[in-house]
Amino acid sequence: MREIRLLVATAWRVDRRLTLAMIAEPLGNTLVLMSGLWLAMLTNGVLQGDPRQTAIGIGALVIGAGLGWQLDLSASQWRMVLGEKVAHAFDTEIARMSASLPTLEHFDRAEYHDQLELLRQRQGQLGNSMSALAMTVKALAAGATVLVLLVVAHPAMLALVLLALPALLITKTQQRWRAQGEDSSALPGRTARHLRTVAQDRDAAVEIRLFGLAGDLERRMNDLWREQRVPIEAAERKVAGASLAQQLLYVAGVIAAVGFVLHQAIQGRSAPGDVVLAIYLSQQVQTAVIWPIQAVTGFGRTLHTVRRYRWLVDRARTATPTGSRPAPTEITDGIRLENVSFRYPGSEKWVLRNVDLLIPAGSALAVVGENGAGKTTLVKLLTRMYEPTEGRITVDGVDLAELDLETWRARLAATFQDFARFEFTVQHAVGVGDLPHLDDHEHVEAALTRANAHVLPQEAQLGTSWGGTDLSTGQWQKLALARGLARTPLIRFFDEPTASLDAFTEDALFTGMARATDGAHGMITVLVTHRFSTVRSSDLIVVLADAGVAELGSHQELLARNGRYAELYRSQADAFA
Ligand SMILES: Nc1ncnc2c1ncn2[C@@H]1O[C@H](COP(=O)(O)OP(=O)(O)OP(=O)(O)O)[C@@H](O)[C@H]1O
Repeated sequence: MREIRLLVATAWRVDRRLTLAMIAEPLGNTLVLMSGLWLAMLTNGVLQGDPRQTAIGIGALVIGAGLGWQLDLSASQWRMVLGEKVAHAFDTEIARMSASLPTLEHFDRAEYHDQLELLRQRQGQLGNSMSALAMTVKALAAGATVLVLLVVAHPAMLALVLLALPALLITKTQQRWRAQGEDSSALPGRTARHLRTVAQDRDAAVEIRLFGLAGDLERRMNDLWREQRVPIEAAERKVAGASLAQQLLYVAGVIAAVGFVLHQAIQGRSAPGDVVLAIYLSQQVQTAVIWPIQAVTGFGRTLHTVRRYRWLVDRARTATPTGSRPAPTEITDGIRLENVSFRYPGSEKWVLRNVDLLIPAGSALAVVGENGAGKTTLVKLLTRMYEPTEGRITVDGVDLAELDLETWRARLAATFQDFARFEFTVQHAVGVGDLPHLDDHEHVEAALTRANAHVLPQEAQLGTSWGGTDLSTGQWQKLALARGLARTPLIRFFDEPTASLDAFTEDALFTGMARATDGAHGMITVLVTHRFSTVRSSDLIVVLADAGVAELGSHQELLARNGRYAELYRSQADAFA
């Protein structure tokens, strides 16, 4: 019921007039179906020499059937238009909800991927859902009309209705088989989709060619396709067998029922019009009994998809509470990790364990450590892409979890190694880093200058598929850097922001630009890098290892300690000497 409410509410929001017009189709169809009655009246009128009955029969046939047919036809076209509008509403809503889940936790959950994959596969059904609902109402109205006409023809013809019972059972079972088939095809379907994306992915293109992976990818995709089809085809075979049995049973019933009314007429126990009605109904009974059941079943399948959609809606609504306290506009003391432990959802491994760390206001912190040490994870915790599994992170003593997530994120700016390639104009690709200034030419110009990222004029379109220009990885990265510099934040993150740039450029960027606003509002800069030449100029360096803080101090202090940092620093210095 909640699903139907959601459907109607969506359609109503999208187009009230068309939603109301959905009533016209069942109405029109009912009028057309009533023709059997007028036909019977006309037959009786003619045979009994009753001009009044004959005239009513003819008039009702012409007006009722004509009007009904026209209503049915027009409304079915309106239904298609409404279906397209509802599909668009669902598509945009799914994209919006997926993008606005507050944290990244859902990406680590297989359940989310499976649900979303099935939702994507069946997205067309969502668009047709309103149509399916209207068709179901139409089918039910048709069923009810034919039932009434069956009674009029001869109450014994109602025996046909009994055939609906096994049909109902069969269609219910069919629905379950189909759902089971779909569910067990979700994982191979998702994997195949991933491979298709990889095969067409620009970043993977070089390795695919170099390692000659095209054939291997094709084989994997074919295997997965077969694996995905097996449960679906098995379910469809069972469904087809059951449908055939149902049809045979049904046809036998129709023959018996019409034969019975004919027999009654021969015996003089029914009017000739009843025979006409019974023959007319023999064409319609299929519609009356099977169609509503199939429509309801088909609609049930649509509801299955709507249920998945609702799952996403609920998920988006109940996702991590974001806190309500407005984020501060300056940092006076610092950011503190208090006994913070973290492991990714579904993982047993602690990435960080009992970490205590103070990042003083106005400081530049460098985070170093070997691959997988947890540097990016630390950034994700500070940006609240994830919440700590244990412990808390505070800003000037206030738990981050208490802060309103949106305002907190508005105080952050970041540039990541895995940056997004927004194929907009240069102006917008950088401007999205500070939405209120999206179209502010001067503002974006300043960010481009700071990042030394004047790769193209600001109005130039990016991306060849839009008739624009493509950029080298380094140029894309510079734009990402400019985007990260567009906003004046409380914390500025650089997570290996310059992997595609040379060490000299990174050092110049970090020391020259990022720290240019040092101290303003207690702004903190967090730099994650493997380049120790850049790290040197930070106020504070934290070395992560074994899920914790291995060393902490300034460059000089850590060198003097002669520990892990000194070792890593010297090995890099030697390598570049
Ligand atoms: N989404 C995830 N789910 C499960 N484990 C993850 C996830 N992301 C990262 N990890 C694991 O967490 C650990 C820390 O990863 P993180 O990306 O923070 O390392 P890093 O220090 O930034 O490494 P690198 O220098 O290679 O970028 C790694 O062992 C990684 O496998």
